[in-house]
Amino acid sequence: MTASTAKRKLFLGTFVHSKALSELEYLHDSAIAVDETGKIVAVDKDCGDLAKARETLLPRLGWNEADVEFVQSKDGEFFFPGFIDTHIHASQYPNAGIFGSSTLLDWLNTYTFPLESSLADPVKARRVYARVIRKTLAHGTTCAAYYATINVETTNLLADLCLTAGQRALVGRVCMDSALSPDFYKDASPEAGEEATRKCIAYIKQVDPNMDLVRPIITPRFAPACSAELMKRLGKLAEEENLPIQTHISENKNEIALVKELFPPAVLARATGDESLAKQHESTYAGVYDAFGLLTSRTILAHGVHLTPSELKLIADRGATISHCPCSNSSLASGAAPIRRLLLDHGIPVGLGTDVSGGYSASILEAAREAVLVSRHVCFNAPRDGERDKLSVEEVLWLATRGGARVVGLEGKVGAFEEGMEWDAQLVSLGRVVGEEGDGGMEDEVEGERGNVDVFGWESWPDRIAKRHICATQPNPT
Ligand SMILES: Nc1nc2[nH]cnc2c(=O)[nH]1
Ligand SMILES: [Zn+2]
Repeated sequence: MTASTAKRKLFLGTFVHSKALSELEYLHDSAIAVDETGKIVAVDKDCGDLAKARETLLPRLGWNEADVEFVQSKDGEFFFPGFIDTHIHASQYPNAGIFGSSTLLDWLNTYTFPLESSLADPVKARRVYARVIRKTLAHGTTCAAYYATINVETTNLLADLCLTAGQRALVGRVCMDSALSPDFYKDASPEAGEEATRKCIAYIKQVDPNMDLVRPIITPRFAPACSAELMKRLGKLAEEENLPIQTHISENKNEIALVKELFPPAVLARATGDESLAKQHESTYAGVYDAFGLLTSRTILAHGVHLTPSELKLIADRGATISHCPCSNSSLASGAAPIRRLLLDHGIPVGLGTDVSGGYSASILEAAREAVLVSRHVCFNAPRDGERDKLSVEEVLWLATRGGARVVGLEGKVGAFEEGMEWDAQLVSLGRVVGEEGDGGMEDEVEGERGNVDVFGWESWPDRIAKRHICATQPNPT
């Protein structure tokens, strides 16, 4: 949808969004006006009679009724900010749910690298990427931080498909060149990895010059897959281009041991030319990224399950963020990340990620549910201050929207309904099954236009929201 053809819009009915970490705001009989550029220009709360809202709001805005499109939520429906998936491998979508009894390092070799390598085929890549975009939109994800593969052509195709579908996206060409990467799937050298990444950056800048919808993201896969030289080059490139960075950190205990072994202080000192920094970082996982300029306020670190206190301090000092991927952490038996501690004790920004296909579902709502459950396990395993580690429903919905917006660098732009923000929303329909997975029904309902995902079945969402909503709009539900 371009600004020149877009109409002004008045959304009417029920809106739900996060006001603060632990507080959802329910706006009934309300109106939100969106201008032709997609910006929210007025939020009229509890205006009572919606006909009256139309009559008073339009003159106040100086809008002519004939130029305005009206969209009203029906009984059992409400508008909710679009979900933000802060970590998803678009290229791994065909493997969702396939992990057997493996854990991270053997899972990568057995299932993941062969699949990603096969997406050098543009026909297959188009099929996979089109499906993952359609599915995530159907799940209400209006913004995603995607990993593609090492292939330049099909990474650019993913960016094209996001643009066409109207899904906001950060698109990363995966970089990996170390001896631990298989010969059939790796960058030939650090120079080649950097060069290929530059090609993807240039392409995305060409197709979306203002990076309004799609932007490149520097993507060193994770430290064990990258040489020191490649990470150093990518850190410099991210700084030079002022681009976001995504990688994995501290997901699995064997992986952490491997990082210690691969990057002892002497190696870090040689690579950075800074002996005291290398010593100071003691070869911690976060320290390795920091040494190569990859730990910044624009960095998204997936997982962070087993971070040490000194790493948490370093991450907080750098303003880097964490993508919490609870489905993946359970599926690959990685562990349970203490999210409330990261947020409240360390002030680290956190969002939710599906981590398809480490995670079996492309739904952020499912990730939100799993985040609630995993936080209970954090409590069982290390009880402290009673229930302090338990995430609430309100909190996980905040992580899915406002928290995610901060992680992907879009704070104040998307994630809530406030004047000045962009209208980036889903219309949730409770108790009405529009289509079942696999029959194409639900996917078919959601065609492309960002900020106006039509129907998304939240019928099985915990009763609290459903009941409150239905009680307020249907005083005598039958
Ligand atoms: N979950 C997950 N962890 C990783 N660490 C490095 N690569 C990956 C990946 O593809 N998925
Ligand atoms: Zn991942």
